[in-house]
Amino acid sequence: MTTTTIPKLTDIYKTHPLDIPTNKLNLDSLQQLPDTYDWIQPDAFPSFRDPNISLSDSVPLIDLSLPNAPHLIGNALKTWGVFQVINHGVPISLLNSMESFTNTLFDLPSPHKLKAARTPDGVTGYGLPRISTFFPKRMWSEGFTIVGSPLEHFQKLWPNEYSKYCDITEEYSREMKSLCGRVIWLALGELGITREDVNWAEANGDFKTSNAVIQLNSYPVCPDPDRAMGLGAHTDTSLLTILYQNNTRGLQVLREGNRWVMVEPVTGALVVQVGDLLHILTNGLYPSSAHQAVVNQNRKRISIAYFFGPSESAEISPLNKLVTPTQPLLYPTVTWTEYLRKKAQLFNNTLSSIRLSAPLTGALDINDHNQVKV
Ligand SMILES: C=C1C[C@]23C[C@@]1(O)CC[C@H]2[C@@]12CCC[C@@](C)(C(=O)O1)[C@H]2[C@@H]3C(=O)O
Ligand SMILES: O=C(O)CCC(=O)C(=O)O
Ligand SMILES: [Fe+2]
Repeated sequence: MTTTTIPKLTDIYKTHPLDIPTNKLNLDSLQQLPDTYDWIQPDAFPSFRDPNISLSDSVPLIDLSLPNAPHLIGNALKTWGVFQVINHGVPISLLNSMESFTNTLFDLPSPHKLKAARTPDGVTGYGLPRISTFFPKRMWSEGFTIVGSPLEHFQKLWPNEYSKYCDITEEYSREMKSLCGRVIWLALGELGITREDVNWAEANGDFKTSNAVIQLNSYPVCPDPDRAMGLGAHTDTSLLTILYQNNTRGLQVLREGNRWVMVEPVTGALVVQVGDLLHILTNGLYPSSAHQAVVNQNRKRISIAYFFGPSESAEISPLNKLVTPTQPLLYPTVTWTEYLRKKAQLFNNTLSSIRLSAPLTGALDINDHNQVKV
């Protein structure tokens, strides 16, 4: 009998190490923008320096406690792939604790943060954004990635106080997981999908064996924000991403492939974004939205992304009910780890590289606009 080993989420980059060293990552001390940070926007995306950044459009803001919230979610995901949510049930005090702990982490002196540096072939720990290798210039940000328990890294950062930070992270993960489950079922329900249609979501649809990654992002004050980029344009690989941003603007989403729309911070709101796996699962009906994060001269910005995905063994393919004569099968079956590995090579071209046929309906496949010209 042959046994196939399913790769773990934490092993995905063993074959694709990140070859940019983290040890020079100290943006706080820079008074002038070094040439290595003078951002070149990929041809496939509109300029981020454009003063005409769309002011007329705004990302939908949905009150989850309203009876028509499911309908609003369905519409927002079809047309934008992203929305902001309020009355989501996650305690505001927990969001505040998570924000303050994230600030505490990034405020540590650089050599101290490097004690928990991510290894070149690893996923967790402190370092540059993984996508750095796909851009010719560096991004004005630093990050910390958590998969499962952060205990080992937190013990290195805070030998005496690690347990309180582990507790906050654990509670945050629990709340985010439950919100993701709630939003996914509402979103799928709007497409006529029931729990029985999604066999890998477990018998009662509670995603017991799901996986998640928490990404803490910090964008220090930048001496020349019109020339620098915090996090380059990308889509997330998750099913769903829930993002908390502090009260500082920076997140922009790509609208109709031709303009950036700022996601204005709203106190207590969370940003919900479709990831590539939900795009595949819904056969392109809910598009994963390209986004980027810009920086500013006066305020330090932080964001906390919770990437929600299936278990390592779950096979994700377009749901049968969403494959019709007018919307033929667009994608093959993938697992999250297979897809992440592909993305580590092909980045923004991953989704189009696996696509089986062109979409026939008017459904917006935003990744057509996202393709990086190579
Ligand atoms: C599971 C993951 C999603 C992510 C890559 C990663 O392996 C761990 C970090 C995630 C992150 C955070 C910053 C932006 C992003 C594109 C990146 O470079 O690392 C995402 C990745 C993703 O969604 O593909
Ligand atoms: O900082 C932000 O607003 C965006 C972060 C993000 O896109 C990510 O972590 O994937
Ligand atoms: Fe993202």
